[in-house]
Amino acid sequence: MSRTIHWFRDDLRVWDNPSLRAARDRAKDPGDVLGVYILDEHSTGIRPLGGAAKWWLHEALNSLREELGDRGIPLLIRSGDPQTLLPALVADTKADRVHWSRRYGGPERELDAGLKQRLADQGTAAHSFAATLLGEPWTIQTTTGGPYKVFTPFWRALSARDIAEPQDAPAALGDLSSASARLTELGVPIGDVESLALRPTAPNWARDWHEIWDPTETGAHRRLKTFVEEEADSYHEHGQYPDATATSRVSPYLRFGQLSPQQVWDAAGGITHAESKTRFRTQLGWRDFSWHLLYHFPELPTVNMRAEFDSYPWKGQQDDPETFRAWTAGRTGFPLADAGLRELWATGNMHNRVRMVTASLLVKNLGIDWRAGEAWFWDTLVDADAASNPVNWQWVAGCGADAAPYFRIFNPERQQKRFDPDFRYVRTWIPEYGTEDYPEPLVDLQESRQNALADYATITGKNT
Ligand SMILES: Cc1cc2nc3c(=O)[nH]c(=O)nc-3n(C[C@H](O)[C@H](O)[C@H](O)COP(=O)(O)OP(=O)(O)OC[C@H]3O[C@@H](n4cnc5c(N)ncnc54)[C@H](O)[C@@H]3O)c2cc1C
Repeated sequence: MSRTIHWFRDDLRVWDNPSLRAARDRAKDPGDVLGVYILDEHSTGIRPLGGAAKWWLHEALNSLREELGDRGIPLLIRSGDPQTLLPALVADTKADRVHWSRRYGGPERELDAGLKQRLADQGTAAHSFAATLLGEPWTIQTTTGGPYKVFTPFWRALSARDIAEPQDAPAALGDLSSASARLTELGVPIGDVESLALRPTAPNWARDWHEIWDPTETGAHRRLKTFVEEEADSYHEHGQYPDATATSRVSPYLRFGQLSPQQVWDAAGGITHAESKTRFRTQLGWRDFSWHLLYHFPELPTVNMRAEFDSYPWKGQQDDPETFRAWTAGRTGFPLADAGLRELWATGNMHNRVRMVTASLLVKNLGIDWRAGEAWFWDTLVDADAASNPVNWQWVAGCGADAAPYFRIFNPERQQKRFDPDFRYVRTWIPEYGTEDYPEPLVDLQESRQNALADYATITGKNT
């Protein structure tokens, strides 16, 4: 008898999941493959999910359970410490193998390595697979053998490779009831998603999100197909406009692994407009680059990548709580940024252009530490991702991986004129815009810009 447990983490899919496929390939009877998801909120260094991501996870797990069920594979749900829960589950189910898709954050890698050892000590083999990036971080190196710190050469190296073709979902392994019956015989409870208490309750700000999102694996495929067939050709032209539906909105599916980057890359092959295809695939490259950076600089979610920024005089959110609150509520008096922050609260999403503008406003004009904004995004974005979020915040703050030789400060008014010239996006999210109910700007843009440049000069000795 062989029985494999596939431990799902950030790979909540049945299609193009090499680890799950490998588990299925060695199975003969119903119950020979078991899926398990463990909600881990307490392991040292592993960041508990934010509220919006939890909402997504609830839906994604229910969808995964159905997809697996159709293939005769039960999904067990647990909450707690994987280091004790997984070995116990192996013993209870008499499994002889554990599979998982590799993770790349520092604490996650440490936990997985420890667990592999622990399982080996009890006589169970653990096998890990590549499933969440186009290229694993240690396989992409500069000519001198180190990590890349600049995107363009990183992307040149990665995109020159052959990208693996996506795999099909595993064939069904009998019916689910037979597999479930075997678990009952063993006295192993299945557990339910509801018990994880992932959905917001007080208040339930995600009440209407089903109208905006379909967080299922089928929904992921549908979104990608619609984008490629109906929207992507204008990506090169309209992708920067927050009011246009010209970007893919696949980021939360990638975040939770309901799509693999290989599937997205492969589908992008169907984009007929050459420049749109290249630009879209390049954006996908930024996701891999973020993980490459996190792998090589595991402290970057909290530590400035450029050490000279340690003495930049940012305020903490507690030093100026009213300003920070006004920013989170979309009441700064800068309409493009305010519209974005309100969209974020209402939908769990914000367009990339507006993410850059809101982040720049917070760290450069309002003078608040990037880590406060990063934490707010972490809690409110459905695609909040342990690498992309801090990497992008550091990029905007100026302390991260940015090839630009100057201190970039977005002007929110100019950005609005350029990317929302008819105020369509602004009016969608700020009904009171243009009335006296809309607040005056919190700061003078020119003065705050000069202050930021002066602060920058004190830490670097440069004037721009
Ligand atoms: C301050 C800030 C915080 C961000 N936080 C996150 C985050 O937590 N999670 C996240 O997935 N993205 C984050 N991004 C990147 C980007 O805004 C989103 O990936 C993008 O808006 C998602 O929309 P889309 O799927 O329509 O993108 P598309 O334009 O269709 O791009 C396709 C895919 O490429 C990837 N991608 C695109 N731009 C970036 C980028 N700059 N960095 C990394 N990957 C990228 C995403 O996976 C995206 O789904 C952040 C950007 C900024 C400026």
